[in-house]
Amino acid sequence: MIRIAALRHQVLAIPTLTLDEGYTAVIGPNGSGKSTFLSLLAGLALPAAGEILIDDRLPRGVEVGWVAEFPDQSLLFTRVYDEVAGPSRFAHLSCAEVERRVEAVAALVGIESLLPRTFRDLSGGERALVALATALSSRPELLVLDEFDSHLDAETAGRVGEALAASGARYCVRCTQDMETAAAADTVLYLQGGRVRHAGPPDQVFSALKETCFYPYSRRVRDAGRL
Ligand SMILES: Nc1ncnc2c1ncn2[C@@H]1O[C@H](COP(=O)(O)OP(=O)(O)OP(=O)(O)O)[C@@H](O)[C@H]1O
Repeated sequence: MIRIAALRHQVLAIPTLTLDEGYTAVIGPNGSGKSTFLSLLAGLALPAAGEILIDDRLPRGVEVGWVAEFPDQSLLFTRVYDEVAGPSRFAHLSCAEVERRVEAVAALVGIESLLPRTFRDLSGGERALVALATALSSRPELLVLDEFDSHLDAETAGRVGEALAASGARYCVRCTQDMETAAAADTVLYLQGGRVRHAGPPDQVFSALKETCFYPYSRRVRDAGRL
């Protein structure tokens, strides 16, 4: 379980919050604190006050996989294979194990054909998939995805959903502007002005957002069919 207590950082103020294992979608208006929240969870930033514990450990004591909104900005290598192999090589795994991990995550995410390519020649969606494979290669307990899906077509997004489910990560916390993706989560967190306004199962949270642009289109269609 992820436990958050008396958390304050920049715009964020979360007195208390717990998140169960599984997929949590973080949604909310621009500037509501979603990326700030994710960077604290991933241990990229330390909170000004308060605490985040992931199974009783600080974020920096947990194996975290992080995918940023713009993967180019955290790119380390030119060749896709080297980028995906990076975390395993930094962990001083054997060459054979590095190769096994690269092949396994490439197959999981469906990027085998991209491995010999140069990262800067890839499309936006392909870059996002490479970044996801790189994050998964360290076999993270917690996977944190910050709007990485904005370039993905519906079919690829569906494949990513399957890869995430099969990844073995106990927690996946994902910020998205795609409410259909959010509706597939176990838990939805709606932030506004740095505060958690709603948290719970998708049905509960979205029923509170019916009059907003955050209400999923599929639910609007479903509701209209019931009239
Ligand atoms: N280093 C910083 N110092 C002070 N304020 C910051 C800092 N970084 C971000 N902010 C502010 O905190 C607020 C929340 O930013 P954040 O990026 O977390 O929002 P977001 O919900 O992810 O937004 P978006 O949907 O636009 O990506 C914004 O008003 C932003 O300007």
